[in-house]
Amino acid sequence: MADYSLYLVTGRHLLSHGKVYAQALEEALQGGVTVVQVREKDLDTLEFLEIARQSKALCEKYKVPLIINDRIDIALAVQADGVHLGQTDMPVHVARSLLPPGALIGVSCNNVEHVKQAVHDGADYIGIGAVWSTTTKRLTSPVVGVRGVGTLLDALDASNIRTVAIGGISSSNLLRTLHGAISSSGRRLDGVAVVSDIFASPDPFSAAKRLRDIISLHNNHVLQQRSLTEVPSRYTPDGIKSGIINIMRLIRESSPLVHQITNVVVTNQSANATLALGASPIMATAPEEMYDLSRIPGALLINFGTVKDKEGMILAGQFANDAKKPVVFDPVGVGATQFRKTTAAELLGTWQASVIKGNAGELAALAESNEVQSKGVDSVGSGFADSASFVKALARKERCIVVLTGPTDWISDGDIVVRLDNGDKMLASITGSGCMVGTCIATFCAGANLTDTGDDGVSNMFAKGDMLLGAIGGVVALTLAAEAAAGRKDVFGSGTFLPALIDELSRLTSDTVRDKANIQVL
Ligand SMILES: Nc1ncnc2c1ncn2[C@@H]1O[C@H](COP(=O)(O)OP(=O)(O)OP(=O)(O)O)[C@@H](O)[C@H]1O
Ligand SMILES: Cc1ncsc1CCO
Repeated sequence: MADYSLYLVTGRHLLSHGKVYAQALEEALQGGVTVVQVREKDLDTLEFLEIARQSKALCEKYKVPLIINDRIDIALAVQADGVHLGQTDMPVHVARSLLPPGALIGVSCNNVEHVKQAVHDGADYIGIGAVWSTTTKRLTSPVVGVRGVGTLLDALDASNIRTVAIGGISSSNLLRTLHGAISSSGRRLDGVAVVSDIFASPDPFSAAKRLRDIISLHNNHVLQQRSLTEVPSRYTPDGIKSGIINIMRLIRESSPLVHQITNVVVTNQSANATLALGASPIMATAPEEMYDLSRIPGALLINFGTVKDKEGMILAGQFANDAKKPVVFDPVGVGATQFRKTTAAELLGTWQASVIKGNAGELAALAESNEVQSKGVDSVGSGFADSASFVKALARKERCIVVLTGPTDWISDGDIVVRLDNGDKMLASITGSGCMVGTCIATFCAGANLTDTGDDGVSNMFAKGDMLLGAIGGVVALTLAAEAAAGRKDVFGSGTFLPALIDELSRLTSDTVRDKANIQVL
């Protein structure tokens, strides 16, 4: 069985200045490439044949299968191990009839129909793409995106066809690709096909080795997760309370930076809520400043209530992932307009969120469910029939912690579900209470990020620390502060409730968390 984990696509036109084809290929093989496909679109047959011969000799030396793109005659001439076919190339059954038994046949797939057809035709593997936008090949089909690859993997059913993702994959997005490209049943990619990141590099050995190391890191993480069968003891209600109290202390001691790209309605109250918890807010939106901000410890909140700063949101999330800083995503009103839906898909396709928070209408829209409707930024009706199952499924799909807000709040990491029953109906009478929950979650995730524990959390490859605890802490803090504010004699309505809420966030004590937090672990 071929090892598809690091599949190199070559092409002479890609070579870095001064590099010779055979030398570049050998360096890539030494760096750990496991399959080689030769793709030459503009070469005469004689030149192609020569390149294929050189590739065959090297692949044999390193015991790696050689695949030829499109040209069955060349594959036969050099006794390659197989061919790779595009949608407009030779059909699989014709290629199969021409090639020797056991030849590997791969097909490029861009949509569910392509995938089903390739399975039906008996292809050995499929190349799903383009997963990222790429300059190597002029794209004639839409970019699939990391989450889109997961949807195509769903279409494979029980077939044992192998899969690689292709298109714009490099060491900077590989981890995100491997982590995010997963079907709803947990099926993952067998490998990734890489083109310019290796073959256009002046140092193909190091480029391939860097990719191999990321693949190993990801595989180890998957293995570790599989071996975890029991819910860690810190996820009992008392364990969670102790964890929250510890994070509260860390926030007050270290005052981490909470970078927020948020909407114009709530900017001021969110910055004040951050200060009240003891952290340091910065509301910054310009793409030019995202790198610098990502270097400072803390967390990032991306709330697209008044979607305007998309470029900044994209860069901020990518830099935060690189720095292993938590990314909290609040897709405000995502069900309200098509623009919000496509923007959410683009953002989630680019970076990995640590926590996604929304009300029932927002999360239904994100999950493409019709069970709950929304009107603008508000959820309509009484929510999901089974909120616990909903959050758990969405957390698995999005590979992160999901927080569903409402009179009861539901939080899941895809394994356990936590139900929180604190808060006050006054919260529904002010604007942006959901946005403040997002801010509190980001602040607690910044605190959790300081602890660097929680190695078994689903998002820890992209954010250090226990993001489940961070998400729970943020909701508990805001809802307990709301209870205290609503009970005050100087609060007469929503106008006086908001400043009282900020006061009570700053006055929150460990005793209140211990005595009043209403936490159930399901
Ligand atoms: N009736 C209620 N009783 C108790 N708590 C509530 C109630 N309604 C909302 N909350 C709390 O208010 C917080 C915000 O949740 P909500 O679902 O109202 O957000 P939202 O709809 O996104 O708000 P907004 O759009 O104003 O930002 C949650 O933590 C939730 O616990
Ligand atoms: C009212 C409103 N509109 C866009 S964002 C926002 C804040 C509450 O979500």
